[in-house]
Amino acid sequence: SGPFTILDQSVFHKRYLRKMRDLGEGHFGKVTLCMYDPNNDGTGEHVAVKALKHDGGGNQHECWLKEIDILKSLYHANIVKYKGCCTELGGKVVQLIMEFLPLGSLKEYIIGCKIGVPQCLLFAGQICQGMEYLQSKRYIHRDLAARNVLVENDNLVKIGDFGLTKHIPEEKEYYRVRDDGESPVFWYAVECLKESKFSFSSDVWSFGVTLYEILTRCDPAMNPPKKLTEMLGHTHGQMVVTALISLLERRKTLPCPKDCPHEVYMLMKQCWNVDPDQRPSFKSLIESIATIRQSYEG
Ligand SMILES: COc1ccc(-c2cccc3nc(Nc4ccc(N5CCN(C)CC5)cc4)nn23)cc1
Repeated sequence: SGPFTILDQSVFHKRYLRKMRDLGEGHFGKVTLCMYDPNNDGTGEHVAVKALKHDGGGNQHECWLKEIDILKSLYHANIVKYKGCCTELGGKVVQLIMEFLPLGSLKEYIIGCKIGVPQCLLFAGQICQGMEYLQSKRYIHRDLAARNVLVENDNLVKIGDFGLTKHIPEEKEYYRVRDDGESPVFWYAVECLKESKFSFSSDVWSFGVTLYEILTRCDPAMNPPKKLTEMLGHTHGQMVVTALISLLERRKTLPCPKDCPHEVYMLMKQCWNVDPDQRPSFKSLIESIATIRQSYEG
């Protein structure tokens, strides 16, 4: 590159991308820890690289390119940073390059270390800030859960996966999807289960389940699928969704976690209101959580 070549920081060359280890798999994507090491001396930077798992044809490729465009357009302290792309075969294969968050998913982090209620509420508030920003751009996440939140450090979390994120056009209130493979039904609002109707309010429902995960410290014995399946009794297969709908409509929800302040459980219950319009906004959740946290810190 000559003296006048504008160095485009968002172009990553495959030859300098060194695979270190797998970080996890999403719906159609696989994320790997790589070192981007153009000097080839091990002094490069760690990056998280997401690629399409298997291009199963269909509209997967354009969905993948759409996911990349969405993350590229987001700039917020509580959303994982887009760094660039690595293209191969003339753009046929595109890999998404993101900042690497060393402490991994909130789910793993919380199981590992017993954090107190104030830190739980700090993380919950940050997730709401990221979601409020996402909604300001008219995106619905559709897969908000502790597994998709990443930890930068003891005081900072970011939303880290946008595999199911969709844009809601101005004139529309919700997004209707054909049911795709493994849907996270135990994080889904009742209208998502009944009519596949996703909206800003259904993301609030999923936040309520994520808040429950945080306050249970992601204890496997208390996790939403396990707890809700227990409440369903001995229902199996497709009947699960039908039974889950009637459970949620009878306002049978996840129980209050141990040492969870009553007012925090009340917030979860509001997020799980059967009527989407009765659920709080992320804006009001940010204020409520901050108030509770301040009362906790005295
Ligand atoms: C659904 O799976 C993922 C996996 C990684 C990511 C992702 C995206 C964008 C940035 C980013 N940084 C990290 N960091 C990270 C660090 C450690 C681990 N480990 C997972 C396996 N554990 C045994 C050790 C920690 C996972 C992810 N993950 N990550 C998103 C979704």
